Amino acid sequence: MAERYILVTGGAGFIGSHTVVELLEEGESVVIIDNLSNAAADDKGLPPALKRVQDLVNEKHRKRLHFRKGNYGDRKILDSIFTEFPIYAVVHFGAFKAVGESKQVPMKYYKNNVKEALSLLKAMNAHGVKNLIFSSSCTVYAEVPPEKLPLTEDSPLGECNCAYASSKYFIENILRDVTVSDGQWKVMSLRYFNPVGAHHSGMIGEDPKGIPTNLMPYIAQVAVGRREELNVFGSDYPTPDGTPVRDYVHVVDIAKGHVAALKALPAMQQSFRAYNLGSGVGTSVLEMVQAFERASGVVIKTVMKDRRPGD
Ligand SMILES: O=c1ccn([C@@H]2O[C@H](COP(=O)(O)OP(=O)(O)O[C@H]3O[C@H](CO)[C@@H](O)[C@H](O)[C@H]3O)[C@@H](O)[C@H]2O)c(=O)[nH]1
Repeated sequence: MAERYILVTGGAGFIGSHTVVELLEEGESVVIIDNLSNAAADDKGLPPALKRVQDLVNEKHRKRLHFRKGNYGDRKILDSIFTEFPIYAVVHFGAFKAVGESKQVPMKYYKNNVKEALSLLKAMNAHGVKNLIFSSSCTVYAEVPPEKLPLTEDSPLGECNCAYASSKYFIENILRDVTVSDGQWKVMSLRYFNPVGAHHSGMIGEDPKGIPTNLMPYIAQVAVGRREELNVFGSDYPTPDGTPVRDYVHVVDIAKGHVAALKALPAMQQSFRAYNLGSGVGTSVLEMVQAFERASGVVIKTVMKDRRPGD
């Protein structure tokens, strides 16, 4: 294969870092652009996740990994990356992801997710790079009655309940329009359900800044004694044990999904396709806690609370 690079926005993040490892191991060359908004940098300005990715992959792979610090919508940085590297495709993870917060400050999400994505698309177009894998979310789906579950790619979209979800929905629509206007574009939108877990090496995983809002990192922090107990938000749902059910999917499976999507791009019939990335299996909060206890041998103290608004 002639040398080609994959530009990964948000490549120092949870799903991004796992995907970069899979891409490197598949023989791809990677440029990461990341503003490190959710990761501390060391004294050389490198995010810890990236250093661990470097440690994880062998010398040969390491040479094919490059990092540029900045916002993924920053046209100057993008122009310099597109000029310096023969970019074949962009895998776009970069986004703000504090779901609760997106109800309070929607404009922040439209600016940081939608506006920056537009800037990225314009830069791609200007440099003739028209292959894109987009990080979407199961939250783009409208709520459906239980008999219409599981959600498929044809399930109704929209009526999002927070600005984060709306931003994903808006960007999907923009992408669809772009592919309609120019058939050279090949875009895959991957709608993730609940990504959890960590790389089997134990070197990269999920370690968000501040108090985690997601279930798995919260359980993990209780396990290591960083938090006292897990609040279980709601035990009166119409589920077998009353706690909410989600489709949890391993982050390395999600990462491999991106590699598969990239491989499938050239032969795509349509210019735009969306795919769900889930396991198809529902698991309740208490089942997750029990599974974690079985696997780790650590008891997770739980406290039953009221339903979390918006769940
Ligand atoms: O301390 C906690 C945290 C979560 N939960 C419950 O655990 C389940 C999963 O919650 P969470 O991990 O926050 O996931 P979701 O609310 O399903 O959010 C998903 O959907 C969001 C929008 O796509 C993504 O940004 C998230 O990363 C993704 O996990 C929900 O029922 C929560 O009520 C608790 O009981 N206690």
